[in-house]
Amino acid sequence: MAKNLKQLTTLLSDATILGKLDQTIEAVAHDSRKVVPGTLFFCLSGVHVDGHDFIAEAARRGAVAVVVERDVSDVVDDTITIIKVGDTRVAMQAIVPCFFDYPGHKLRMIGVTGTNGKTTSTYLIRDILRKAGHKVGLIGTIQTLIDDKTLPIKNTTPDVIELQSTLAEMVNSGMEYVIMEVSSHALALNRVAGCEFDVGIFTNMTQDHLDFHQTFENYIDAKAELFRGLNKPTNTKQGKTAVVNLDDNAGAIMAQNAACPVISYAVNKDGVLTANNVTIRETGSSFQVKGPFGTMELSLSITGMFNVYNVLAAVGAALAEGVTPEVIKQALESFTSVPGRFELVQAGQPFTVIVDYAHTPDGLENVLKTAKQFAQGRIIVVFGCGGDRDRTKRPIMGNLAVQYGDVVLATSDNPRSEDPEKILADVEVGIKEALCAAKNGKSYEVIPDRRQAITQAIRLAKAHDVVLIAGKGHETYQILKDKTIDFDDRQVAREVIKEMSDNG
Ligand SMILES: CC(=O)N[C@H]1[C@@H](OP(=O)(O)OP(=O)(O)OC[C@H]2O[C@@H](n3ccc(=O)[nH]c3=O)[C@H](O)[C@@H]2O)O[C@H](CO)[C@@H](O)[C@@H]1O[C@H](C)C(=O)N[C@@H](C)C(=O)N[C@H](CCC(=O)O)C(=O)O
Ligand SMILES: Nc1ncnc2c1ncn2[C@@H]1O[C@H](COP(=O)(O)OP(=O)(O)OP(=O)(O)O)[C@@H](O)[C@H]1O
Ligand SMILES: N[C@H](CCC[C@H](N)C(=O)O)C(=O)O
Ligand SMILES: [Mg+2]
Repeated sequence: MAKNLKQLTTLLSDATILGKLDQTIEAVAHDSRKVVPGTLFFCLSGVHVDGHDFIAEAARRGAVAVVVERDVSDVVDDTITIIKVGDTRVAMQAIVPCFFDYPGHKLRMIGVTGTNGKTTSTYLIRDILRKAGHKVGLIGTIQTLIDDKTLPIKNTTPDVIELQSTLAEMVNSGMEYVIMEVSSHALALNRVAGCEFDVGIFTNMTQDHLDFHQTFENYIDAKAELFRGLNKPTNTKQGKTAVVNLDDNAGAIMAQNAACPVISYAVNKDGVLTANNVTIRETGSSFQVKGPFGTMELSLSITGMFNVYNVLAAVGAALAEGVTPEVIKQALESFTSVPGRFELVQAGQPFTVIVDYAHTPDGLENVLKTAKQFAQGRIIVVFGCGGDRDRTKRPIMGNLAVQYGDVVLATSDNPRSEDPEKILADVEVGIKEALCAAKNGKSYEVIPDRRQAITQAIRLAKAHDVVLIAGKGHETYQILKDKTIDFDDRQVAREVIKEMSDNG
């Protein structure tokens, strides 16, 4: 991937250069801790720290050139080339895809955006495309997959350097497709610079991330960027499709932003794809999908009305890419589950335990509604809200837990830098409000320690009850102020059930 620095700087329109240009760049980095000899280091001013403060460290590790927004000649000696620009993020977004030889132009790229359902839809599409014989990569919340090889991931959508290097690895490994979650943060911060999406999917739009976007309008507009990108004059590939959920009000906005063919889907309205005769069970669902191909009868291992929408999105993407309805049906019917999404914990107990990643009001409401559809006993909900994230969703989630649950156990979910008790106080506002409006027989407890909360839920559960442990899904950690500890809801639930049955 080595490139000549002079060639890379031709991509910048506003650069002032001090130092040698005719040299080879072996690597790119914006994190000084990742600098190796021959690196071009981008100094980004961040939310927490300013990358310009790490120039000396980058130089010590072997950076040969730095891209900066301010004068740093007093910090570096004249062996390091200084490239001064107006905005280092914009410079990084221009240079990095070129450094990696534009891998996003060599893969067919399917991007999924929306508040909920991104991870689930990407997994469904991956299985369909693989069944159709394609080599597929995936990037999202749980992990990166290159065929069957897994790589760890920090963000749902990685920053431009990690993303472009991963895409380049996918190209080198012979992948034809990448299916990726495109978060609103990634769109707003243009982490997807250099990606050319061929299919853009919109799942839904409900409250989340207002800490970052400030207003719902900004949040919608960030998501719409994925669809605007489908018809850029600079695009290099043919055949773009937008797949949008018309039951969501923002679906029409996404479709308007995409000047390309649209495959709409809906359950409550007319769409190119619709679902009918839906039956929801604890361990699966069945329904018909109607589309231009006729009717497809599906009997699936995944459940919940929300998953009917995820399936419609996946069918839309697969049709856009020319997969036959027969292959789509086969793949969907052999699809088992996504880790931590409505995952049943079965350890011999006489009640149902579900671990789910619902961490937004809409996600929590959907999963509770689904549990209510088949629960024969009470619903016991264990949930919390993340620290350093949208605070306004906390009382709403507290309220919903009481509306749909019988016993509510509010607990911690990655408090991060915040005081767990304060987060829970925000949640409790909504719990109390809903309790006032509720009939009777509902109760709640605030138990900050998540293991204790899960233990209490399992202690209270009787035969036929449903225990829903929401918020962390596949996560195997709890992020506290000063450290991250191992924590897996599924494992903890299994351990507690075993302890209780061992103790009679
Ligand atoms: C708001 C946001 O997206 N922040 C991201 C941003 O952080 P930042 O601007 O605060 O960076 P910073 O930590 O202040 O550091 C500034 C610069 O100094 C550099 N640095 C820092 C330390 C050092 O020793 N040396 C050094 O060079 C950093 O590499 C960086 O270039 O840049 C960092 C590096 O790329 C990201 O890790 C960080 O994401 C944080 C971890 C995050 O949690 N983001 C969440 C909110 C997020 O993006 N979530 C979405 C949402 C998914 C969904 O839909 O639910 C996602 O896509 O994951
Ligand atoms: N289509 C959907 N509509 C509403 N809720 C959904 C939908 N699909 C899944 N959910 C709920 O949201 C949770 C998260 O689902 P999933 O991981 O697929 O979403 P995501 O968009 O990838 O989330 P994240 O923003 O964290 O990456 C699930 O555990 C489920 O409770
Ligand atoms: N992608 C989401 C995940 C939230 C998961 C929940 N467990 C939390 O930590 O709030 C976010 O970063 O907001
Ligand atoms: Mg996800």
